[in-house]
Amino acid sequence: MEYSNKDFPVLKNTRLLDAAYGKEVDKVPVWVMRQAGRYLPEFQAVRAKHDFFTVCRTPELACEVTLQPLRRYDHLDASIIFSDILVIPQALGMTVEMHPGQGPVFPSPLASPSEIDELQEDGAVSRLAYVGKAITLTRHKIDGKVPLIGFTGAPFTLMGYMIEGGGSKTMSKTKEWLEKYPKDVHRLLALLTRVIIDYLVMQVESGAQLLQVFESSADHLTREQFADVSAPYLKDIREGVQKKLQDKNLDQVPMTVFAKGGGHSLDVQAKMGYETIGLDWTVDPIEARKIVGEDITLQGNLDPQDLYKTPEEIKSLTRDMVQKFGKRRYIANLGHGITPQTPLESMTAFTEGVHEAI
Ligand SMILES: Cc1c2[nH]c(c1CCC(=O)O)Cc1[nH]c(c(CCC(=O)O)c1C)Cc1[nH]c(c(CCC(=O)O)c1C)Cc1[nH]c(c(C)c1CCC(=O)O)C2
Repeated sequence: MEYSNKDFPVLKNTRLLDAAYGKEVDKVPVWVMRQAGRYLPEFQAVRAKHDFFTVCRTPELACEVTLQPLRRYDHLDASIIFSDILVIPQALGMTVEMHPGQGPVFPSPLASPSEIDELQEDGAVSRLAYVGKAITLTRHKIDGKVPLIGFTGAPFTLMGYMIEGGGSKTMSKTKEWLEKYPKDVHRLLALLTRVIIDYLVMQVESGAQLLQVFESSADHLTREQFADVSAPYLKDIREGVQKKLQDKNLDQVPMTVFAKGGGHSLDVQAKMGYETIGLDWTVDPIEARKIVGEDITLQGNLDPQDLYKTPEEIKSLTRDMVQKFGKRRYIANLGHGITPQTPLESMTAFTEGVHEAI
């Protein structure tokens, strides 16, 4: 299949995009969430010199860390631009810091619904221009070796961080908002959706070849809550991006939704218009395929903890996984991000294991 290479080096490895569109592939494509991350010594070296968000905001540094896993691992079939989902709250005027060992911290989270009015929606996407610059630079530097994935956090996940002020085991404040202020919750989710759509379109204009939407906090939601505060906005994002790309005469790109813990709503996810649905490791590949049907690509879903096993065990688990998903409409990945202590050779075993399977 031909993909748009306008203004960029020609894409040589089309496995990821082929799989996303349901075309035949010679080998199952593989990439890993957080593949540019702390398990890599070369990433740690960059982080020792630069603050996390400085890396995100400096196109040369973001490009460098995006390319690091590709240099080390020959079997990777995709790259994902180095950034974070929390750059959106920053662009809306909130302060977000990355505290080593603790994760993201908002010194002043949203304390009440009236503070929604203080968010600076106007100009938010232009304040994210640095992400576009990083994407364009990286797309050139990759030189068509593999496609470049762009991404965003989904509205509910971003709202959760903005209310909790960081990661939360319970999401107690967010859940209080859902009960006490349903109208304001939907107002905020709609605001985030508008920004996300324009942000993703900007990423495509800049050179992103596939887009992934991370609904990482879906594990806090019941099926009913998912249908209320997540699914409608995820669907609006898919439709909004498609429409705006069309209006701007830009080529369409495939999109992936990854709702961690959203395995209870795969039937709902299958109706949202995404080419690919990402699965965490709690979902059985065969059951998932039955629910979503034949016309959607599945992505996932090895437990990141399995990468602490021996290379032989990793290869065997990977082979089992690939056999369950099958070669058609499948992109191999972990069921969530790779963790910081993962041995370097585990990535070799996993990515090689995928290409050797079937
Ligand atoms: C929830 C979320 C965040 N960020 C992201 C999500 C969604 C995916 C998921 O569910 O994991 C997305 C993200 N964050 C990062 C990427 C880069 C691209 C990639 O290689 O996948 C991506 C796609 C870099 C990062 N984002 C972060 C790091 C580590 C921080 C560091 O380098 O000090 C990296 C490489 C920090 C981060 N950023 C965030 C958290 C909760 C943390 C701390 C947790 C942790 O430490 O792993 C918010």
